[in-house]
Amino acid sequence: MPELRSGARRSKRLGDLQPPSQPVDQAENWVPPVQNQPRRRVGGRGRGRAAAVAKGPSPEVPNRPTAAGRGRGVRLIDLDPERCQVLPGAPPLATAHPAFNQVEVLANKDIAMGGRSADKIVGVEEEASTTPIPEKVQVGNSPVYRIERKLGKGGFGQVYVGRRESGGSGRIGPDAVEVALKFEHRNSKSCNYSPPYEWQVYNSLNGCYGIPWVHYKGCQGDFYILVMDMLGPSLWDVWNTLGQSMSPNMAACIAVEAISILEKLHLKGFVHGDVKPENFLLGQRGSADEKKLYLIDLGLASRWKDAHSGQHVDYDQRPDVFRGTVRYASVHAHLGRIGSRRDDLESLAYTLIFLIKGRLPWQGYQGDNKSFLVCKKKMATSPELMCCFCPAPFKQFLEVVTNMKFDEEPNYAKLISIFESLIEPCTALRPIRIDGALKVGQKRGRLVINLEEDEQPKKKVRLGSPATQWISIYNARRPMKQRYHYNVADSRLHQHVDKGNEDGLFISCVASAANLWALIMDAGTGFSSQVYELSTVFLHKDWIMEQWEKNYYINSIAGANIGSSLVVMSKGTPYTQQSYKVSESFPFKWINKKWKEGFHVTSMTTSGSRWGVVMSRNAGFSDQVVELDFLYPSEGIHRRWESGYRITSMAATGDQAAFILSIPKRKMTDETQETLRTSAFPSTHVKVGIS
Ligand SMILES: Nc1ncnc2c1ncn2[C@@H]1O[C@H](COP(=O)(O)OP(=O)(O)OP(=O)(O)O)[C@@H](O)[C@H]1O
Repeated sequence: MPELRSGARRSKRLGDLQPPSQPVDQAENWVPPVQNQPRRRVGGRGRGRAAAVAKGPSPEVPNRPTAAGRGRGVRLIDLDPERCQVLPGAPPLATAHPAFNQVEVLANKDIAMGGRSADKIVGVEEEASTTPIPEKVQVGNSPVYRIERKLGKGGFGQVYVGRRESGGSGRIGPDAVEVALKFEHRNSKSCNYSPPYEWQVYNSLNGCYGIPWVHYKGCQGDFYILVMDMLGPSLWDVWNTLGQSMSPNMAACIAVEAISILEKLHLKGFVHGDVKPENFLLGQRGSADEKKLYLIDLGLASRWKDAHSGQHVDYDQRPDVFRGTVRYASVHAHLGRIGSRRDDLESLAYTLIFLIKGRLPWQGYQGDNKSFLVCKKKMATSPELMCCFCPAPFKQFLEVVTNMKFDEEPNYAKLISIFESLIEPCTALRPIRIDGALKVGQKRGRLVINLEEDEQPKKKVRLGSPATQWISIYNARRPMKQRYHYNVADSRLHQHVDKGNEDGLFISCVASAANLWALIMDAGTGFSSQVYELSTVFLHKDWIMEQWEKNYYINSIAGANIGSSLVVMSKGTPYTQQSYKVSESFPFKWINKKWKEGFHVTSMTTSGSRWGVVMSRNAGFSDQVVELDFLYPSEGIHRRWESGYRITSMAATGDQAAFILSIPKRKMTDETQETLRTSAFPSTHVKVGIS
């Protein structure tokens, strides 16, 4: 079904884009000198400019055109304002083809028998680990503590036992005989000569259920020091002690108690951001709390709710930002989306499955693109496969939390009740205390099953299976003469273009699937002349440079899987400068850099796994964002639509689909846009849309 959105709001990042005086970048492709070309428009009936939306090819398209259709799938559509009630505008083309197939496992070191903990993306804290820890500590109004054995070390901090020099009573609290002291070097990335970020979070969360108490904090010598309740082993330690596995019964107790801890943390407006076995600690061995669960390490916590307005933070995606631990991170975290409550729950699901099975399907990847490969595998692994040998509630939990919306409020009681059947009714026999979970929906010491019978089944977003599709983007525009050709073989391309040109049409959009071409030609492009090249080289540099010299600018590109490409360049575009990049992965960093120089993405394509992105100055956009995903990013697109963005380019490899959404500089007259996903070129929809 098409998805419709309208309405526009102003962009927040307006004004971010400052073109510098010297934009030519040698590292990329040549950028022609700035030229202030007059904007010429071709007259005629259609004066709307066709939105240029590129396509993404697919390495294998199961819906191959039939022999009869191949090369003959030509449809001519002349849009006559007198006859047409519907205003279809340019139907640009796109295919997205996330085919999740085998992932080559490059190495299998991650799960060495000793049980190595998961890698966390943090800086290397050289100085912090070489500077000697003081022998005695006294910060704030704290008693004096003598430093004893090391309890643990993370990416930022080192944690030691501190024993009171004199006095003290009990095992926890401000007077405890022994405390845990977390040292962070003042040069550490999390400090940068000011108190660690984690301190701010503790200020808001101290006393929160399931979070260890911080009693004192202060600076001594080169270290920022937190004095907190000493806890016992982590779930990682317990898992190792139990022979690198854990009973589903114990994991279920952990599940319900962890959900209740996250609920309390979320209620305070925070998400943890790094849920994993290493960050869940039990109380001290031999103490009354030895079966009680705690969540530590608030260094990556962030607010999901604005402290002042109380509103949910805005959705955003920065594909170059990753925070967390690769093994347990949510797919949204991998993709650089702003953290929200669903992410903690997704990481908890991976934590639980890891504890039971002792392994997650994405362990073992190494190298620079480890995070990409892990994310791809997370998307491609079905809940059935991931939870085989786990009791059904774990799969159910995984399914619920991986299908949550960005700002959805988790139904914690319901999530807890999923595990009810696995919880030992006798309190004394439970391996983990579940006091918090019982309070969430208590009924005589049992977890209440709170399933609403009439609730609609939720649409599953993450299917874990391949999807091959055309994604077409339609803009509602004034009527204009337009025609499309699809399944066009190389040899037939010229005749269609020549015929179109004869009739006063120019190419506004090109795409490719199964090494055949699709093109939209229309009368409303505003171009004054056009050249194109079908080359066996992907984005043929010499030809493009030659045309740039003649003041043609790229307005549309398409790449075929076999490496050939179709580049269309025109005069009469609004562009004053252009640059393009070919890369093996989606070049977000480059795009981000060019945004700051005043360029915007104006066309995009792929060829196999290679991306080709064209950015232009004076593209008529005030702001631009990227939505990058392994599947069609429905939620992200809807959110951007609601904020006034419209899709202006798209492309996809066999793995990923990228959408560029922009806010036009000129006020939009509530331009409606819809996307359509079909398994083959949507010729029927196009016809229905215009008749
Ligand atoms: N209160 C505590 N009681 C006992 N041990 C603790 C306590 N806090 C932390 N630890 C131990 O110290 C280790 C490091 O602590 P923490 O995770 O807070 O540091 P970090 O540098 O922020 O770690 P990360 O790299 O995960 O961010 C923990 O894994 C745990 O083993």
